[in-house]
Amino acid sequence: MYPMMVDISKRKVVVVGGGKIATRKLQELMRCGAQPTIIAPVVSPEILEWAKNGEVVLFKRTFRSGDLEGATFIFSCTDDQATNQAVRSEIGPDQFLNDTTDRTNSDFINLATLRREDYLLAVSTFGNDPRKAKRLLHEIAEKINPTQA
Ligand SMILES: C[C@@]1(CC(=O)O)c2cc3[nH]c(cc4nc(cc5[nH]c(cc(n2)[C@H]1CCC(=O)O)[C@@](C)(CC(=O)O)[C@@H]5CCC(=O)O)C(CC(=O)O)=C4CCC(=O)O)c(CCC(=O)O)c3CC(=O)O
Ligand SMILES: NC(=O)C1=CN([C@@H]2O[C@H](COP(=O)(O)OP(=O)(O)OC[C@H]3O[C@@H](n4cnc5c(N)ncnc54)[C@H](O)[C@@H]3O)[C@@H](O)[C@H]2O)C=CC1
Repeated sequence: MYPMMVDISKRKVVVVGGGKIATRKLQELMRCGAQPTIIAPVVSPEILEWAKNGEVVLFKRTFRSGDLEGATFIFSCTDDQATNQAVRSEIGPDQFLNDTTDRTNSDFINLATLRREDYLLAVSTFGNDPRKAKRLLHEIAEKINPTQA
């Protein structure tokens, strides 16, 4: 896996699913300048609010073939394995999938991150242990700045 910082602001980002994990991914995506499209029949109150404010585009229905057209980055965050597989099968050669339920199904995975004004800390366990990644991150932050961590 190759780590990088990516400008997602000019790319189409599609998030399939609208629950807890989708909401967490969306928070970070929006902070990084994305205007994501969300496809899910049931969504969190946060997503509803963002849709009302025009910060995201919401299709309140199940995933359909064709939904990934024009997207560069796709986050599959449903609790339904069949849907996550259907999303995988629609991914074209120029598209990148993060299947949040199965890293072996993913083209990229996220790192545990902590943002400061002038730097960003990030830790990966190569997908093996997300909780350990979060723990290591906070241990590092504590060493750098014990009052802020
Ligand atoms: C591969 C990866 C793909 C990706 O999501 O990109 C992935 C995958 C999976 N996570 C699972 C579980 C949990 N993940 C978290 C938390 C985080 N997970 C994150 C990243 C990643 N998670 C990527 C690899 C990162 C690395 O390399 O270390 C963080 C760091 C960043 C982020 O999510 O963006 C974020 C920190 C949040 C923060 O900072 O607050 C928690 C805790 C919590 O939710 O608080 C739990 C519950 C643990 C429990 O309950 O034991 C499961 C099992 C699902 C199941 O079977 O139920 C899978 C599936 C699998 O392992 O295949
Ligand atoms: N990557 C990560 O960090 C983590 C991943 N997970 C996994 O992520 C998955 C989602 O978890 P939560 O967000 O907590 O679930 P949730 O139950 O809160 O949300 C599930 C969402 O999927 C949507 N959905 C179901 N079928 C759909 C379809 N056909 N088309 C479009 N949307 C559909 C639902 O409407 C709902 O919005 C679970 O499989 C869980 O095991 C869990 C913890 C951490």
